Amino acid sequence: MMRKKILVDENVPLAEEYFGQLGQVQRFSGRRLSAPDVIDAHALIVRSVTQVNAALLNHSAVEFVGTCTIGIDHLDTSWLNGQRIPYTNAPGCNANSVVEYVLTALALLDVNWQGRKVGIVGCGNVGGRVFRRLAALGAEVAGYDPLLPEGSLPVSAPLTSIFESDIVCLHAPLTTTGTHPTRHMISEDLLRRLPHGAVLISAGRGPVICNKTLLSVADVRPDVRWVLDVWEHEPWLDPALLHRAAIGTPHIAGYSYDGKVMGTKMVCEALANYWGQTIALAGESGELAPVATVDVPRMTAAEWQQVRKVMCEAYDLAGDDRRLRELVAQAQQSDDPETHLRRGFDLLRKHYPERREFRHFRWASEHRGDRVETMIRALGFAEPVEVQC
Ligand SMILES: NC(=O)C1=CN([C@@H]2O[C@H](COP(=O)(O)OP(=O)(O)OC[C@H]3O[C@@H](n4cnc5c(N)ncnc54)[C@H](O)[C@@H]3O)[C@@H](O)[C@H]2O)C=CC1
Ligand SMILES: O=C(O)C(=O)[C@H](O)COP(=O)(O)O
Repeated sequence: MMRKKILVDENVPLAEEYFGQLGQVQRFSGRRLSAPDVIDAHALIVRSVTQVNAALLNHSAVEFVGTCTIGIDHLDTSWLNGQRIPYTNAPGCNANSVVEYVLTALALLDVNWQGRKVGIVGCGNVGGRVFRRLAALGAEVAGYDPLLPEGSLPVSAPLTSIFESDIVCLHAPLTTTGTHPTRHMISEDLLRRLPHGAVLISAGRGPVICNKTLLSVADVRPDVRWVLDVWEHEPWLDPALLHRAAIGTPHIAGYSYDGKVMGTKMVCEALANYWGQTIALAGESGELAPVATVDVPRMTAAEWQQVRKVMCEAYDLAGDDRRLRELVAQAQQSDDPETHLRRGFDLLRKHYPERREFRHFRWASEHRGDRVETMIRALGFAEPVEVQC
Protein backbone atom coordinates (compact mmCIF):
# COMPACT_ATOMS: atom_id res chain seq x y z
CA MET A 1 0.00 0.00 0.00
CA MET A 2 1.28 3.51 -0.83
CA ARG A 3 2.32 5.38 2.30
CA LYS A 4 0.85 8.86 2.73
CA LYS A 5 3.22 11.74 2.13
CA ILE A 6 3.89 14.06 5.07
CA LEU A 7 5.81 17.27 4.37
CA VAL A 8 7.63 18.43 7.50
CA ASP A 9 9.63 21.64 8.06
CA GLU A 10 13.37 20.93 8.35
CA ASN A 11 13.43 22.59 11.81
CA VAL A 12 10.94 20.19 13.38
CA PRO A 13 13.01 17.81 15.55
CA LEU A 14 12.46 14.04 15.55
CA ALA A 15 10.10 14.17 12.56
CA GLU A 16 11.30 10.85 11.16
CA GLU A 17 10.89 9.12 14.55
CA TYR A 18 7.37 10.43 15.11
CA PHE A 19 5.72 11.33 11.79
CA GLY A 20 7.64 8.48 10.13
CA GLN A 21 5.27 6.09 11.97
CA LEU A 22 2.36 7.57 10.01
CA GLY A 23 3.71 7.99 6.52
CA GLN A 24 6.60 8.93 4.30
CA VAL A 25 8.31 12.06 5.66
CA GLN A 26 9.77 14.62 3.30
CA ARG A 27 11.55 17.69 4.68
CA PHE A 28 11.33 21.25 3.35
CA SER A 29 12.78 24.66 4.09
CA GLY A 30 10.07 26.77 5.78
CA ARG A 31 10.50 30.05 3.91
CA ARG A 32 10.99 28.43 0.51
CA LEU A 33 7.97 26.13 0.35
CA SER A 34 5.78 26.85 -2.70
CA ALA A 35 2.63 25.46 -4.31
CA PRO A 36 4.34 22.88 -6.60
CA ASP A 37 6.09 21.33 -3.54
CA VAL A 38 2.82 20.48 -1.82
CA ILE A 39 0.77 19.21 -4.78
CA ASP A 40 0.91 15.52 -3.83
CA ALA A 41 1.31 15.84 -0.04
CA HIS A 42 -1.38 14.52 2.31
CA ALA A 43 -0.26 16.34 5.45
CA LEU A 44 1.71 19.55 5.87
CA ILE A 45 3.62 20.17 9.12
CA VAL A 46 5.03 23.69 9.42
CA ARG A 47 6.64 26.10 11.85
CA SER A 48 5.88 29.81 12.15
CA VAL A 49 7.78 30.98 9.04
CA THR A 50 5.50 29.33 6.45
CA GLN A 51 2.37 31.19 5.36
CA VAL A 52 -0.32 28.55 4.90
CA ASN A 53 -3.05 29.91 2.64
CA ALA A 54 -4.90 29.49 -0.65
CA ALA A 55 -1.82 30.43 -2.70
CA LEU A 56 0.08 27.51 -1.18
CA LEU A 57 -2.59 24.82 -0.89
CA ASN A 58 -5.30 25.54 -3.46
CA HIS A 59 -4.32 22.79 -5.88
CA SER A 60 -2.81 20.35 -3.41
CA ALA A 61 -3.91 17.04 -1.92
CA VAL A 62 -3.21 18.32 1.62
CA GLU A 63 -5.92 17.10 3.98
CA PHE A 64 -4.35 18.11 7.31
CA VAL A 65 -2.19 21.04 8.44
CA GLY A 66 -0.20 21.06 11.67
CA THR A 67 2.05 23.75 13.10
CA CYS A 68 4.50 22.64 15.79
CA THR A 69 4.21 26.06 17.42
CA ILE A 70 1.90 27.88 19.78
CA GLY A 71 1.23 30.85 17.47
CA ILE A 72 -1.10 30.38 14.50
CA ASP A 73 -0.92 33.83 12.87
CA HIS A 74 0.80 32.26 9.83
CA LEU A 75 -2.24 30.05 9.09
CA ASP A 76 -5.10 31.51 7.07
CA THR A 77 -7.65 29.86 9.32
CA SER A 78 -10.71 31.32 7.53
CA TRP A 79 -9.55 29.81 4.27
CA LEU A 80 -8.71 26.46 5.89
CA ASN A 81 -12.12 26.40 7.60
CA GLY A 82 -13.81 27.23 4.29
CA GLN A 83 -12.00 24.34 2.61
CA ARG A 84 -12.74 22.02 5.56
CA ILE A 85 -9.04 21.30 5.97
CA PRO A 86 -8.45 20.54 9.65
CA TYR A 87 -5.49 22.27 11.27
CA THR A 88 -3.86 22.10 14.66
CA ASN A 89 -1.17 23.87 16.63
CA ALA A 90 0.62 22.74 19.78
CA PRO A 91 -0.92 24.83 22.58
CA GLY A 92 1.48 25.46 25.43
CA CYS A 93 4.22 23.23 23.96
CA ASN A 94 7.00 25.73 24.59
CA ALA A 95 5.33 27.85 27.29
CA ASN A 96 7.76 26.70 29.98
CA SER A 97 10.65 27.61 27.71
CA VAL A 98 9.32 31.18 27.42
CA VAL A 99 8.83 31.37 31.21
CA GLU A 100 12.48 30.38 31.69
CA TYR A 101 13.53 32.97 29.09
CA VAL A 102 11.69 35.69 31.05
CA LEU A 103 13.15 34.62 34.41
CA THR A 104 16.67 34.29 33.02
CA ALA A 105 16.44 37.69 31.31
CA LEU A 106 15.65 39.22 34.72
CA ALA A 107 18.52 37.28 36.28
CA LEU A 108 20.92 38.43 33.57
CA LEU A 109 19.87 42.06 34.08
CA ASP A 110 20.23 41.58 37.85
CA VAL A 111 16.58 42.44 38.49
CA ASN A 112 15.35 40.54 41.52
CA TRP A 113 11.60 40.28 40.96
CA GLN A 114 10.75 39.82 44.65
CA GLY A 115 8.55 42.70 45.79
CA ARG A 116 8.54 44.24 42.27
CA LYS A 117 5.39 45.08 40.33
CA VAL A 118 4.99 42.93 37.25
CA GLY A 119 2.37 43.54 34.54
CA ILE A 120 1.52 40.88 31.97
CA VAL A 121 -0.24 41.49 28.67
CA GLY A 122 -1.88 38.30 27.39
CA CYS A 123 -2.41 35.70 30.11
CA GLY A 124 -2.92 32.44 28.20
CA ASN A 125 -0.62 29.43 28.36
CA VAL A 126 2.56 31.52 28.37
CA GLY A 127 1.46 34.72 30.14
CA GLY A 128 -0.64 32.73 32.65
CA ARG A 129 2.41 30.65 33.55
CA VAL A 130 4.64 33.73 33.81
CA PHE A 131 1.94 35.18 36.08
CA ARG A 132 1.70 32.18 38.40
CA ARG A 133 5.42 31.55 38.50
CA LEU A 134 6.41 35.15 39.30
CA ALA A 135 3.61 35.51 41.87
CA ALA A 136 4.80 32.31 43.62
CA LEU A 137 8.37 33.60 43.50
CA GLY A 138 7.46 36.78 45.37
CA ALA A 139 6.51 39.40 42.73
CA GLU A 140 3.32 41.52 42.82
CA VAL A 141 1.69 40.48 39.56
CA ALA A 142 -1.27 41.87 37.60
CA GLY A 143 -2.49 40.86 34.16
CA TYR A 144 -4.35 42.40 31.24
CA ASP A 145 -6.33 39.99 29.07
CA PRO A 146 -9.69 41.33 27.89
CA LEU A 147 -10.66 38.04 26.23
CA LEU A 148 -10.57 35.94 29.39
CA PRO A 149 -13.81 35.57 31.36
CA GLU A 150 -14.05 38.11 34.17
CA GLY A 151 -12.51 36.89 37.42
CA SER A 152 -10.19 34.34 35.79
CA LEU A 153 -7.04 36.22 36.81
CA PRO A 154 -6.15 36.61 40.50
CA VAL A 155 -5.33 40.30 39.81
CA SER A 156 -6.21 42.14 36.64
CA ALA A 157 -5.56 45.76 35.70
CA PRO A 158 -6.19 48.10 32.76
CA LEU A 159 -3.45 48.33 30.16
CA THR A 160 -2.42 51.81 31.32
CA SER A 161 -1.68 50.56 34.86
CA ILE A 162 0.12 47.49 33.50
CA PHE A 163 2.55 49.93 31.87
CA GLU A 164 3.21 51.54 35.26
CA SER A 165 4.82 48.29 36.50
CA ASP A 166 8.54 47.74 37.13
CA ILE A 167 8.51 44.76 34.77
CA VAL A 168 6.14 44.43 31.79
CA CYS A 169 5.90 41.14 29.88
CA LEU A 170 4.17 40.93 26.49
CA HIS A 171 2.69 37.52 25.64
CA ALA A 172 -0.30 38.35 23.42
CA PRO A 173 -0.67 36.60 20.06
CA LEU A 174 -0.68 38.52 16.77
CA THR A 175 -4.26 39.23 15.68
CA THR A 176 -5.71 41.73 13.23
CA THR A 177 -9.42 41.08 13.67
CA GLY A 178 -11.90 40.68 16.52
CA THR A 179 -12.74 43.01 19.39
CA HIS A 180 -9.16 43.39 20.63
CA PRO A 181 -6.72 43.08 17.72
CA THR A 182 -3.11 43.13 18.91
CA ARG A 183 -1.21 44.44 15.87
CA HIS A 184 0.45 47.70 17.03
CA MET A 185 -1.65 47.61 20.22
CA ILE A 186 1.25 48.88 22.36
CA SER A 187 1.14 52.61 21.64
CA GLU A 188 3.75 55.30 22.16
CA ASP A 189 1.70 56.64 25.08
CA LEU A 190 1.86 53.26 26.84
CA LEU A 191 5.60 52.90 26.28
CA ARG A 192 6.21 56.38 27.67
CA ARG A 193 4.34 55.47 30.86
CA LEU A 194 6.96 52.91 31.89
CA PRO A 195 8.51 54.01 35.20
CA HIS A 196 12.19 54.96 35.44
CA GLY A 197 14.40 51.86 35.22
CA ALA A 198 11.57 49.55 34.11
CA VAL A 199 12.13 46.34 32.14
CA LEU A 200 9.95 45.54 29.12
CA ILE A 201 10.11 41.97 27.81
CA SER A 202 8.57 41.37 24.38
CA ALA A 203 8.30 37.64 23.68
CA GLY A 204 4.93 37.26 21.94
CA ARG A 205 4.96 38.53 18.36
CA GLY A 206 6.97 41.46 16.97
CA PRO A 207 4.16 43.41 15.26
CA VAL A 208 2.32 43.84 18.57
CA ILE A 209 4.55 46.95 18.90
CA CYS A 210 5.27 49.20 15.91
CA ASN A 211 9.07 48.96 15.88
CA LYS A 212 9.51 52.51 14.58
CA THR A 213 7.55 53.79 17.57
CA LEU A 214 9.52 51.53 19.88
CA LEU A 215 12.80 52.89 18.55
CA SER A 216 11.67 56.49 18.92
CA VAL A 217 10.73 55.86 22.57
CA ALA A 218 13.87 53.80 23.25
CA ASP A 219 15.94 56.72 21.91
CA VAL A 220 14.63 59.01 24.64
CA ARG A 221 14.30 56.37 27.41
CA PRO A 222 17.77 54.85 27.85
CA ASP A 223 16.80 54.09 31.47
CA VAL A 224 14.34 51.38 30.34
CA ARG A 225 15.81 47.90 29.75
CA TRP A 226 14.24 46.58 26.53
CA VAL A 227 14.35 42.80 26.19
CA LEU A 228 13.37 41.95 22.64
CA ASP A 229 12.98 38.39 21.41
CA VAL A 230 10.54 39.19 18.62
CA TRP A 231 10.77 41.85 15.89
CA GLU A 232 8.23 43.40 13.60
CA HIS A 233 9.81 42.39 10.28
CA GLU A 234 11.56 39.07 10.99
CA PRO A 235 13.88 37.74 9.75
CA TRP A 236 15.03 41.37 9.43
CA LEU A 237 15.43 43.67 12.40
CA ASP A 238 16.53 47.25 12.74
CA PRO A 239 20.16 47.31 14.00
CA ALA A 240 19.42 50.61 15.76
CA LEU A 241 16.72 48.91 17.82
CA LEU A 242 19.04 46.05 18.76
CA HIS A 243 21.58 48.65 19.80
CA ARG A 244 19.03 50.12 22.22
CA ALA A 245 18.01 46.70 23.58
CA ALA A 246 19.50 45.46 26.86
CA ILE A 247 18.95 41.92 25.55
CA GLY A 248 18.14 41.08 21.92
CA THR A 249 17.53 37.54 20.66
CA PRO A 250 16.38 35.97 17.36
CA HIS A 251 12.89 34.75 18.37
CA ILE A 252 14.16 31.87 20.47
CA ALA A 253 12.33 32.36 23.77
CA GLY A 254 10.35 29.19 23.06
CA TYR A 255 13.33 27.28 21.64
CA SER A 256 14.12 24.88 24.49
CA TYR A 257 14.71 21.43 23.03
CA ASP A 258 12.00 20.15 25.37
CA GLY A 259 9.48 22.67 24.01
CA LYS A 260 10.28 21.82 20.40
CA VAL A 261 10.00 18.08 20.95
CA MET A 262 6.72 18.61 22.78
CA GLY A 263 5.48 20.52 19.70
CA THR A 264 6.40 17.58 17.44
CA LYS A 265 4.65 15.09 19.72
CA MET A 266 1.45 17.12 20.09
CA VAL A 267 1.01 17.62 16.36
CA CYS A 268 1.98 14.04 15.53
CA GLU A 269 -0.61 12.78 17.99
CA ALA A 270 -3.26 15.02 16.39
CA LEU A 271 -2.42 13.68 12.92
CA ALA A 272 -2.50 10.09 14.19
CA ASN A 273 -5.95 10.70 15.67
CA TYR A 274 -7.14 12.26 12.42
CA TRP A 275 -5.96 9.27 10.42
CA GLY A 276 -7.25 6.83 13.06
CA GLN A 277 -3.80 5.39 13.73
CA THR A 278 -1.88 4.74 16.94
CA ILE A 279 1.72 5.73 17.46
CA ALA A 280 4.41 5.24 20.11
CA LEU A 281 5.36 8.55 21.76
CA ALA A 282 8.64 7.83 23.56
CA GLY A 283 10.18 10.12 26.21
CA GLU A 284 8.44 12.56 28.51
CA SER A 285 4.66 12.55 28.47
CA GLY A 286 2.74 15.08 26.41
CA GLU A 287 1.54 16.68 29.65
CA LEU A 288 2.89 20.15 30.36
CA ALA A 289 4.99 20.39 33.53
CA PRO A 290 2.97 21.79 36.45
CA VAL A 291 3.75 25.32 37.68
CA ALA A 292 5.36 25.41 41.15
CA THR A 293 3.20 27.24 43.65
CA VAL A 294 5.63 27.41 46.58
CA ASP A 295 5.77 30.85 48.21
CA VAL A 296 9.41 31.81 48.38
CA PRO A 297 10.63 33.93 51.31
CA ARG A 298 12.39 37.25 50.58
CA MET A 299 16.08 36.71 49.75
CA THR A 300 19.02 38.88 50.74
CA ALA A 301 21.09 40.55 47.99
CA ALA A 302 23.79 37.91 48.41
CA GLU A 303 21.26 35.07 48.14
CA TRP A 304 19.82 36.58 44.97
CA GLN A 305 23.32 36.66 43.46
CA GLN A 306 23.62 32.90 44.08
CA VAL A 307 20.24 32.24 42.50
CA ARG A 308 20.90 34.33 39.41
CA LYS A 309 24.25 32.59 38.90
CA VAL A 310 22.55 29.17 38.83
CA MET A 311 19.97 30.38 36.28
CA CYS A 312 22.52 32.04 33.98
CA GLU A 313 24.66 28.91 34.08
CA ALA A 314 21.73 26.67 33.18
CA TYR A 315 20.59 28.89 30.31
CA ASP A 316 23.21 30.88 28.39
CA LEU A 317 20.90 33.73 27.38
CA ALA A 318 23.91 36.07 27.21
CA GLY A 319 25.18 33.80 24.41
CA ASP A 320 21.90 34.14 22.48
CA ASP A 321 22.19 37.92 22.74
CA ARG A 322 25.89 37.94 21.78
CA ARG A 323 25.37 35.80 18.68
CA LEU A 324 22.65 38.12 17.37
CA ARG A 325 24.83 41.21 17.93
CA GLU A 326 27.76 39.54 16.16
CA LEU A 327 25.51 38.73 13.23
CA VAL A 328 24.26 42.31 12.95
CA ALA A 329 27.83 43.65 13.14
CA GLN A 330 28.93 41.25 10.35
CA ALA A 331 25.87 42.15 8.25
CA GLN A 332 26.70 45.83 8.51
CA GLN A 333 30.18 45.12 7.12
CA SER A 334 28.81 43.10 4.18
CA ASP A 335 27.89 44.24 0.64
CA ASP A 336 24.23 43.43 1.19
CA PRO A 337 23.44 43.97 4.90
CA GLU A 338 19.74 43.17 4.63
CA THR A 339 20.18 39.81 2.88
CA HIS A 340 23.06 38.90 5.21
CA LEU A 341 20.93 39.70 8.25
CA ARG A 342 17.84 37.85 7.01
CA ARG A 343 19.82 34.70 6.23
CA GLY A 344 21.83 34.90 9.42
CA PHE A 345 18.73 35.35 11.59
CA ASP A 346 17.25 32.14 10.20
CA LEU A 347 20.58 30.32 10.54
CA LEU A 348 20.91 31.29 14.21
CA ARG A 349 17.50 29.72 14.72
CA LYS A 350 18.23 26.66 12.61
CA HIS A 351 21.48 25.91 14.45
CA TYR A 352 20.24 26.88 17.88
CA PRO A 353 22.15 25.05 20.65
CA GLU A 354 20.33 22.24 22.43
CA ARG A 355 18.85 24.14 25.37
CA ARG A 356 17.31 22.04 28.13
CA GLU A 357 14.78 23.36 30.63
CA PHE A 358 15.70 23.87 34.30
CA ARG A 359 14.18 20.57 35.39
CA HIS A 360 17.05 18.74 33.67
CA PHE A 361 19.71 20.47 35.79
CA ARG A 362 20.98 19.36 39.13
CA TRP A 363 22.81 22.07 41.04
CA ALA A 364 25.24 22.08 43.96
CA SER A 365 23.71 23.10 47.27
CA GLU A 366 25.91 24.18 50.16
CA HIS A 367 23.10 24.86 52.59
CA ARG A 368 20.21 22.44 52.38
CA GLY A 369 16.86 23.95 53.26
CA ASP A 370 17.83 27.63 53.01
CA ARG A 371 16.13 30.39 50.98
CA VAL A 372 18.46 29.90 48.03
CA GLU A 373 17.53 26.25 47.84
CA THR A 374 13.83 27.05 48.20
CA MET A 375 14.04 29.56 45.35
CA ILE A 376 16.01 27.27 43.04
CA ARG A 377 13.60 24.43 43.62
CA ALA A 378 10.67 26.77 42.95
CA LEU A 379 12.34 27.77 39.69
CA GLY A 380 11.89 24.16 38.64
CA PHE A 381 15.44 22.81 38.96
CA ALA A 382 15.96 19.13 39.76
CA GLU A 383 16.98 17.82 43.18
CA PRO A 384 20.19 19.48 44.42
CA VAL A 385 23.47 17.66 44.80
CA GLU A 386 24.81 18.29 48.29
CA VAL A 387 28.25 19.92 48.44
CA GLN A 388 30.55 19.51 51.48
CA CYS A 389 32.15 22.88 52.36
N1 LIG B 1 8.95 34.17 21.40
C1 LIG B 1 8.66 32.90 21.27
O1 LIG B 1 9.52 32.07 21.03
C2 LIG B 1 7.26 32.45 21.44
C3 LIG B 1 6.20 33.28 21.21
N2 LIG B 1 4.92 32.84 21.38
C4 LIG B 1 3.83 33.78 21.12
O2 LIG B 1 3.14 34.01 22.35
C5 LIG B 1 1.76 34.02 22.07
C6 LIG B 1 1.00 33.61 23.31
O3 LIG B 1 1.19 32.24 23.57
P1 LIG B 1 0.18 31.44 24.52
O4 LIG B 1 0.07 32.13 25.81
O5 LIG B 1 0.60 30.04 24.54
O6 LIG B 1 -1.16 31.60 23.71
P2 LIG B 1 -2.63 31.47 24.27
O7 LIG B 1 -3.50 31.44 23.10
O8 LIG B 1 -2.68 30.39 25.29
O9 LIG B 1 -2.83 32.85 25.05
C7 LIG B 1 -2.88 34.10 24.44
C8 LIG B 1 -3.63 35.01 25.38
O10 LIG B 1 -3.59 36.33 24.86
C9 LIG B 1 -4.85 36.90 25.07
N3 LIG B 1 -5.09 38.04 24.20
C10 LIG B 1 -5.58 38.05 22.94
N4 LIG B 1 -5.74 39.32 22.51
C11 LIG B 1 -5.32 40.12 23.53
C12 LIG B 1 -5.23 41.52 23.68
N5 LIG B 1 -5.63 42.37 22.74
N6 LIG B 1 -4.74 42.00 24.85
C13 LIG B 1 -4.34 41.16 25.84
N7 LIG B 1 -4.42 39.82 25.75
C14 LIG B 1 -4.89 39.31 24.61
C15 LIG B 1 -5.83 35.77 24.85
O11 LIG B 1 -7.07 36.04 25.46
C16 LIG B 1 -5.11 34.61 25.50
O12 LIG B 1 -5.47 34.44 26.84
C17 LIG B 1 1.57 33.04 20.89
O13 LIG B 1 0.43 33.37 20.16
C18 LIG B 1 2.82 33.25 20.10
O14 LIG B 1 2.56 34.24 19.14
C19 LIG B 1 4.65 31.58 21.84
C20 LIG B 1 5.67 30.72 22.09
C21 LIG B 1 7.05 31.05 21.86
O1 LIG C 1 5.47 28.58 19.23
C1 LIG C 1 5.49 29.74 18.78
O2 LIG C 1 4.46 30.40 18.56
C2 LIG C 1 6.78 30.37 18.51
O3 LIG C 1 6.91 31.56 18.48
C3 LIG C 1 7.89 29.45 18.17
O4 LIG C 1 8.89 29.43 19.12
C4 LIG C 1 8.41 29.88 16.84
O5 LIG C 1 9.34 29.00 16.34
P1 LIG C 1 9.47 28.80 14.75
O6 LIG C 1 8.22 28.15 14.33
O7 LIG C 1 9.58 30.15 14.13
O8 LIG C 1 10.65 27.93 14.57
